[in-house]
Amino acid sequence: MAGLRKRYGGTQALDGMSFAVRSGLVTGFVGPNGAGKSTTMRVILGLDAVDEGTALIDGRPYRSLRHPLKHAGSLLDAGALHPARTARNHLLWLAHSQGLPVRRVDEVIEQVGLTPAARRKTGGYSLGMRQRLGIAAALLGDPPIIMLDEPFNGMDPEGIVWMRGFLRSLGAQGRSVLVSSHLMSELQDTADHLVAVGRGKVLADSSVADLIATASRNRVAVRTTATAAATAVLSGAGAVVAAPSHDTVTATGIAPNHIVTLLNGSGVPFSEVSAHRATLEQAYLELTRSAVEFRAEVPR
Ligand SMILES: Nc1ncnc2c1ncn2[C@@H]1O[C@H](COP(=O)(O)OP(=O)(O)OP(=O)(O)O)[C@@H](O)[C@H]1O
Repeated sequence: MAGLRKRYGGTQALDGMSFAVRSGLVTGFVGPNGAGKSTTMRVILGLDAVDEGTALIDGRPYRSLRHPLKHAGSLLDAGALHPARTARNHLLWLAHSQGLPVRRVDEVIEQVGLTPAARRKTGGYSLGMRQRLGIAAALLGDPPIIMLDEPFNGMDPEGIVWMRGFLRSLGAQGRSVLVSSHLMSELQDTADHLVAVGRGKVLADSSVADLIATASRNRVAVRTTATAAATAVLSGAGAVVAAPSHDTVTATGIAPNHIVTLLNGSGVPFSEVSAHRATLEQAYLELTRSAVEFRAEVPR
């Protein structure tokens, strides 16, 4: 999509949003509330009209596709279900409307682990089950492009682990997978690529490996019970020091062997000195730190 602009009354929801989703990768789509993630997905699916710009799927607007579910599957709102209809009937109806074979219905139900509940009415479903059903619907047409808006919402820890593996498998099958989320921890070890947005535009579009490597660069982690003393010694020697947890300090600007010498020389106990690997959350915060606008309160 390129140069998307969309205004709702006084709110500029999209302000030149441009990025491409690559095939064979899981792309995390992140940013604060109101940044424009859902609007972007709705625009791609032709559910919202833009004031300016173009959003194309396989080179064509979504609305002009004859069998759209064969090109792109999406989960935007897991609540949008008929409560008296069973999951299987919901999918049968959808498959029928798109000219898809009935066998796909049972295949996708199996894929998302809903087989035991498939003949129950969705009105009794938990949010996590609705998310699974929404994903089953997105997969019906076996599309190369999958877009999921906050699929981790309402998932229990087991569901989150399942979802991570499932998203990775969709990417490994060569599909383009775009997943919005608020929590970096959900995307850690799942997303290959990250598009970070704020106030309707892209702030960063980068591979997760690069982001983590940049955020980890030259940072050494010291495991110690004496974080305050270690902080004092290492900052005194000119390092930039942070204490990300109760038993760890990280230092930038001093080599690991020099850190060992300094701590030993000052009698500060420590159990480990190692190269620090930043979390995706740290990488994300670093990435967006320079974007001043991003940190400002976003009006809703
Ligand atoms: N239908 C609408 N009518 C009026 N304003 C809207 C509408 N949809 C979105 N907006 C506004 O557009 C901006 C972008 O909203 P959007 O839902 O796309 O953000 P988001 O990044 O998905 O947020 P969240 O993380 O909270 O889901 C917000 O300021 C929102 O209030």
